[in-house]
Amino acid sequence: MFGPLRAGRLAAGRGTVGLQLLSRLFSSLPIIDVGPLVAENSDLAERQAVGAQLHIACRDVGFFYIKNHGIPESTYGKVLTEAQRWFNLPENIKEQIKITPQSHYRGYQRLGANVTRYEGGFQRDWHEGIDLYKEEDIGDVEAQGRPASPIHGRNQWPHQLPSFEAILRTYIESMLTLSAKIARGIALGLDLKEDYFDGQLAGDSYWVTRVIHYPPLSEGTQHRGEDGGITAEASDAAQGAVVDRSVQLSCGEHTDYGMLTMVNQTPDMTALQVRNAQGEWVPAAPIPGTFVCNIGDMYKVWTNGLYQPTVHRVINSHPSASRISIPFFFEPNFEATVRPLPQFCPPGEQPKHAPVRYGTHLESKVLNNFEL
Ligand SMILES: N=C(N)NCCCC[C@H](N)C(=O)O
Ligand SMILES: O=C(O)CCC(=O)C(=O)O
Ligand SMILES: [Fe+2]
Repeated sequence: MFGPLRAGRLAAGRGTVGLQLLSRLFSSLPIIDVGPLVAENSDLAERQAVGAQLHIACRDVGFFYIKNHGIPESTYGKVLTEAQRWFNLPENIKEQIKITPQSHYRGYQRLGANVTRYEGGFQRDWHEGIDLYKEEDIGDVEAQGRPASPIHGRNQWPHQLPSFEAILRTYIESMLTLSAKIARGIALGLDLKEDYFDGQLAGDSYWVTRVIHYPPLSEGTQHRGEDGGITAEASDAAQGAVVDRSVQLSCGEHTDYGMLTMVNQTPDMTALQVRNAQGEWVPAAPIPGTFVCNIGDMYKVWTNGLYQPTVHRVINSHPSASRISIPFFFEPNFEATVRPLPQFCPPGEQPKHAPVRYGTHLESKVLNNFEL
């Protein structure tokens, strides 16, 4: 069943740019039951069937919901509640763990500190957050003969709320295990060995968790006069297809840097939007019991452009309610070299993307993300 048919299926999206655009004219995001990827005792054929759905979603949309992921509400719900409690603390308390170069870009970013850059434009985001990464001691990195990065180090955990760290660690551990299983499904969908991304590529994922609080965008207007008088009307205009880069959004349009992002968000608020090939913004409304997932820049390189990381942004247009989202970013190993796989490169043609060391790609983003 997975012989020539599969080869044909993979090749299908590889044609002209026009064909690719046609296939990315989605108006909703697929929902994928990942139960067989999570279960201990599923058959390879069942996992391949999920892989086939992941393949279509990654090729044609770049975003999808996962259901039957096995993470209990007690894990993903509790972390949202704790985050809201922590963000309610006074600013001077939150600043105790603020991001600096000395903190290895880990910790608290105040409202407006994050500048999202994309294709030469930039956007000051209207959110505050806590950035947590895989932890490594610089001494250990150097002992392994690897170059120390400005990002390497330990996290600043939100210690002012003593219960928060354990809840976050449980969440991170669950999401890391889950995302590695989804990545195995994506490998199957690409006709690769199931464990293709384990080991040197992503077996020691340089994961990131960002705990984000988006106050209503309208509350930002009082601050906006200072940097150029951005109005609520302008913010409404931003809902259209043409993006005015001077307009302030909750999070500016961008693609994610790594492999797979899984978003845990406040229920009943629609704020995340995904751009299709026509430039329309498709809402990624929360669906109870699911995570919104999207692929990042690295699958674009591996598949030589067959998979594209989809542009997205966040607008909290609610008049008074805060939104929390806690994306978990499953990334390659810091030292992984990501290069187009030969089966995605037509013979005799130059690959579309040069090899990239993931850590270098991450550094180039993170070191330019903040006005500290
Ligand atoms: N490590 C990863 N994948 N991080 C992705 C975050 C991208 C969003 C961010 N607002 C930005 O400034 O681009
Ligand atoms: O808050 C969200 O729903 C998504 C945030 C996001 O796109 C990001 O942090 O990369
Ligand atoms: Fe994102």
